[in-house]
Amino acid sequence: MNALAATSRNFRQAARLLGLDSKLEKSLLIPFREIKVECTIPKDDGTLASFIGFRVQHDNARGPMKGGIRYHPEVDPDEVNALAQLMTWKTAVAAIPYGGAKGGIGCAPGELSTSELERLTRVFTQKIHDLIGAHTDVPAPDMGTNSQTMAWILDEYSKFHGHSPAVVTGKPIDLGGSLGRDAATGRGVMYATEALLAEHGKSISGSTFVIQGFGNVGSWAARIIHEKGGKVIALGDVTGSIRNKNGLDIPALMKHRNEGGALKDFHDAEVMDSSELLVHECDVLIPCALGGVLNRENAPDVKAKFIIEAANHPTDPEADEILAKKGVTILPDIYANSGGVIVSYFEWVQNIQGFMWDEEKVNMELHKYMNNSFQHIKAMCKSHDCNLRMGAFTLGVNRVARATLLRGWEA
Ligand SMILES: NC(=O)C1=CN([C@@H]2O[C@H](COP(=O)(O)OP(=O)(O)OC[C@H]3O[C@@H](n4cnc5c(N)ncnc54)[C@H](OP(=O)(O)O)[C@@H]3O)[C@@H](O)[C@H]2O)C=CC1
Ligand SMILES: O=C(O)CCC(=O)C(=O)O
Repeated sequence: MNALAATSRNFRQAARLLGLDSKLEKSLLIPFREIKVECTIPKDDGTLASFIGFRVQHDNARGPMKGGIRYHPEVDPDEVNALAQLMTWKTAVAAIPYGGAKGGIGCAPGELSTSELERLTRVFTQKIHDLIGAHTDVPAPDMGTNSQTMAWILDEYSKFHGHSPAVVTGKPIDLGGSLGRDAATGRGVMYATEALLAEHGKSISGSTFVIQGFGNVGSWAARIIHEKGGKVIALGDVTGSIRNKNGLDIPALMKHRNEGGALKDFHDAEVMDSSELLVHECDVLIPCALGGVLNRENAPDVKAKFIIEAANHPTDPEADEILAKKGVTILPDIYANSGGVIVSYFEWVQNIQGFMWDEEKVNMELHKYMNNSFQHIKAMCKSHDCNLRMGAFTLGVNRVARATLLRGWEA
C-alpha cells in the first residue's frame, strides 16, 4: 500500500471512530491545492538538468499551511500528498495554529554540487513564491534539505516580497532561525519516548535503542538519548549499519562523522548487515529515515517492545497489524516527530514578534507541548478504546473538523 493509501486509510478509520459526516470526511481528505512545477537548471558543466518540484497544500482551516521540503530521488506526487496530509493532523495534535503542507523535488541531492542545489532551490522558489508566505504556507527542512536550503528560499522569496524571515522556518540563526530548531525533532523524540516509557514503568536510562537514519533527526535523537543515559546499541544510514552491544559512543561517532568518516569505519563498532537493523534485539526501535520501512516482510521479526516513529509513515498498515498482535507499542509519527514543527512554530512566533527566545525557553516550551499532546492522545485512546495511532489521529482530525465546521462554507 503506498503512503497516500495508508495515510488516507488511517484518516478514514479515525473519521469513523469520531462519527464524522461523510461529506465533511470527503472535504477534509481532498488537498486544498496541489502544485507541480518544472525546474530546469544549468549544471556546473554547462549541460541542462530538469527536475519536478511539488508543493501540496493540504488544509488551512486552523491556520497557515506548514511543512517541510524534501529533496530525494523517490519524491512523487502521492508521497508528497500523504506527507502534507500528515502535517495537517500533526499540527492539530500539537495544538499549534497551522494547517498542513509538504513539498519536494525528485532529485539526488548528494549528486548535485552546492551551487547546483542553490540554483535548483532558487528556481523552485521562483515558481512557487506567489503561493507561499508567512500567513499562507511556511516551508521548512525535511530529508535532504537543511538550514542553508531555507536561507536560499528566504533570499529568493524576499526579492519578490521584501525581507520576509517568517516565510520559512529551520533557517540559520543569523537569518532569524530559532535556537533549538536544529535539535528539535530529535529532542521531541526523546521527550515522547520518555513519556511513553514512564507509562510502562521504564526510563531512557537503562533501555537499549536501535536507530535507523543518522541525519538531522537520527543524529540528534541519538545524541540526546545518549546524554540521558540510553544505550544506542545499533544504528545505520544509507551507507551501512554498525553495532556495539555495550552502547555506541555517540559523541565520538559524531566527531568521526563530522570529520568525514563513514559509519562503517568507526573504530569502536562492528559492521552489520543493514537488513538486520530494524529486527535487531532492543527495547526501543526508532526509524529516522524513509517511509514504509516496516512492512509485512520484516514486521514478524521485529524484536523491539516499543517503536517511536521519528520518520514520517515508517510503518505500513500491514506491519501495524502484525506488530499490534505481537504486543509492540507504536508511538505514531504525527505525535513522535512533532518536535520539529513545534519549534518551527516558536521560530515563526519569534520572527513575527521580532524577539528572540533563549534555548532554555525553547526547550522548556517544547517539553510542555509534547507532554500536553501525550495526555490528550491518551484521553482519546480511552474515550475511543483505540491504540496510540488512532488516539493521535482522532485528536488531530477532530480538531481540524471542528475548525472547518466553525468556519463554514457559505460564499
Ligand atoms: N528534519 C525535521 O525536522 C523532521 C524530519 N522528519 C522526518 O524524519 C525523517 C528523517 O529526516 P531528516 O533527519 O531531516 O533527514 P536527513 O536528510 O537529515 O537524514 C536522513 C537520514 O536517513 C538516511 N537514509 C536515507 N535513506 C536510507 C535508507 N534507505 N536506509 C537507511 N538510512 C537511510 C540518510 O543517510 P545518508 O546521510 O547516508 O544519506 C540520513 O542519515 C524523514 O522521514 C522526515 O520526514 C519528521 C519531522 C521533522
Ligand atoms: O518544521 C516544519 O515546519 C515541518 C517539519 C516537517 O516537515 C515534519 O514534521 O514532517
